[in-house]
Amino acid sequence: MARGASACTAARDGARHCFCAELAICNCLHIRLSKTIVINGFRYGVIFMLPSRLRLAAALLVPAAALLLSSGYWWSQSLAHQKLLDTARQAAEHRAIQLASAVAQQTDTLLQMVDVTLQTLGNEYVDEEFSGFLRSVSYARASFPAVAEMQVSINNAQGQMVYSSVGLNHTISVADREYFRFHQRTARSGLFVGEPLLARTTGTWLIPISRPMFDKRGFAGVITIGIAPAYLLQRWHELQLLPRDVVYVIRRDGSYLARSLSLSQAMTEREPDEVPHPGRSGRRQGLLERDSDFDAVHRLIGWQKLGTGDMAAAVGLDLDAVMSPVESYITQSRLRSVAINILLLLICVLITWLIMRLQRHRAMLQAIYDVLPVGVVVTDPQGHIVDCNQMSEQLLGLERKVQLSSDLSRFEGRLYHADGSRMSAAELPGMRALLGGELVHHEEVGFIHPAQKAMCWLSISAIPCSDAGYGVVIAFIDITHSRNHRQAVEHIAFHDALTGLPNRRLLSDRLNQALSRTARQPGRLVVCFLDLDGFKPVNDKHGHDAGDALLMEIAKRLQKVVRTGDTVARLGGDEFVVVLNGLGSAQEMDDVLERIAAAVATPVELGASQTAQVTASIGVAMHPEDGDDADTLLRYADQAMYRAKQSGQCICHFRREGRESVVW
Ligand SMILES: Nc1nc2c(ncn2[C@@H]2O[C@H](COP(=O)(O)OP(=O)(O)OP(=O)(O)O)[C@@H](O)[C@H]2O)c(=O)[nH]1
Repeated sequence: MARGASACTAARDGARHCFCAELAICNCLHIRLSKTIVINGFRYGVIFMLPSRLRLAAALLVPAAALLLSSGYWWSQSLAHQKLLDTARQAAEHRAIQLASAVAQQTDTLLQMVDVTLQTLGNEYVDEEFSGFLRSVSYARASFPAVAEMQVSINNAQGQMVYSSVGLNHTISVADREYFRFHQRTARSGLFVGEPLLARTTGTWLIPISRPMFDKRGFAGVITIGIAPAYLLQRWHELQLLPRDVVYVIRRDGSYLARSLSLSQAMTEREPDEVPHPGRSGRRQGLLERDSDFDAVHRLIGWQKLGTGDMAAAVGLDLDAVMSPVESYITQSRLRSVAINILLLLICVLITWLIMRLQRHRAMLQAIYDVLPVGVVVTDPQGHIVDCNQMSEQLLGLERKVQLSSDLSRFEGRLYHADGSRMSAAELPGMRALLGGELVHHEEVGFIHPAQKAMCWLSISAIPCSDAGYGVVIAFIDITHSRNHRQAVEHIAFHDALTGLPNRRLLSDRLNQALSRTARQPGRLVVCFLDLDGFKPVNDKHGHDAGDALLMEIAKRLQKVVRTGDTVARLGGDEFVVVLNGLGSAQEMDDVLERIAAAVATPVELGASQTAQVTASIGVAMHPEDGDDADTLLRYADQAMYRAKQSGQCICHFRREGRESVVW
């Protein structure tokens, strides 16, 4: 715009001013176009070529794709989360069974050790000295830690206590105890692990592990080792369980031998038969999931039968504690996903908004592009036309598809410079901007319109835009009318309206040009000042129009009698000036002056068989003798003419004082 404005300021006359204002618009368009290309960054952006409904659909594709991606992401996330939960649960199941197997094995080992001790002590009690038996009991008790509260007792066939490692009391009978009745009624029974009971000797909870004794008469009583349940609990400490995980050993009838949590409650209660519990199952190993009756904790219970088959070791893992790290990870992951999705959504909304805004912007620019009375052509870096607007089709007389398959060299042979000389395609402003990086503003180029088959004049501006990946943007307007108008105005300003001859201003220019040429040309420059004699009577007698006709006829005659390079001008009224160039001799000059005088003196037909005759008084001044500038020569020629008219001579040469003659 600034460039356009400065161009306008530079223009000096009114006609040029209007013309430059038009070009300022053209220049402004250049800037906008180049910005559009850079900002949008879309080369032939297909999306912007679509109809508005399709453009909206295309813009909505972004959120639709985002929604699809988001759904896919959520789906894959939920699958991954489910897999995590499954894996965590499988790991918990595996661990519960493993731990249960370890506890079962540990308990089996303990029972085997107790069984061996029972058999040894039983045999020694029956077969050997009592003192040897007592030593063995001491030895056996020493092999258990204090927490086991290990005690040995022997009851005879009637259940009466006959020995106790913690104090003998003959009044104590175990005939009602489960383990005694089992051995009493089951011939040749083996090891028996009874329901924990409160020992009658110590008043503490003990697990009675017993074996029958036999003599020659048969059943001789029962030897029992009592182990405190706390001993089993101590051995389970190394299992590294969580606070609400539980370990227990349970019998087939649902009674607990030991339980790591709620022990005292477990000692007095048993699982009812209708509730699934590890002791009940016929299988050797398994899993259960249930809420505990003791503390209502939801647990996954892995269990394993002991070797005897009538007891099971179980490990219950707190499911909430096992799954909570995974669930917390999943919750965090979902929160992250929600945040990412919201961010994605916002980005999509922003992108969609930007696309739609760009579409509107582009549509508006496209409308301007097409509605402006300015032709626009865009080329690639090789000069191939890649875009053009509707006005360019009209101004260049080429359809869009034709232009898009052409390059700038297509216009070769149709171009002209402002002075009318031929212009090659390489000199075209667009080509210069493309090849030389030159900014061209408002250059007049003549163009032979292919459809109109006539010369039209274009004002072309070109701006290189390689930064945007293009070659050049060329904008042009039709200035044929304004150029013709300007030339007409110029003609009026420099020519006489009646005769078409140069006026005083143009005469002055021509005379100055001729003077500047005299140094390079041989011969003299002669200025002839003519004033008609007897012209007024023609006007008076025949009328003003007849006078005009006579003036025009004389103007024609004067042009005919001089050479092409000479100038014939009318200063006004009946005054003419003839500038003769390169006269080589006085004779030559006299010949021309005579021809001039004769041309004027020849009668002029004024129509209706009327004629008029005038003569001319001619004053002559010469360069370099009479002066070196136009004003001086004209003044002296005028003075000479005045003398001629006064003296009645036809021709009078200016004679400066002291100069007698001109030496040729
Ligand atoms: N028809 C016509 N007459 C003009 C034009 N311009 C000036 N005149 C007239 O030309 C006449 C010139 O007057 P003069 O110079 O006295 O004419 P003249 O009869 O030749 O007398 P001298 O020049 O003194 O010898 C005037 O009557 C003007 O009105 C013109 O464009 N057309």
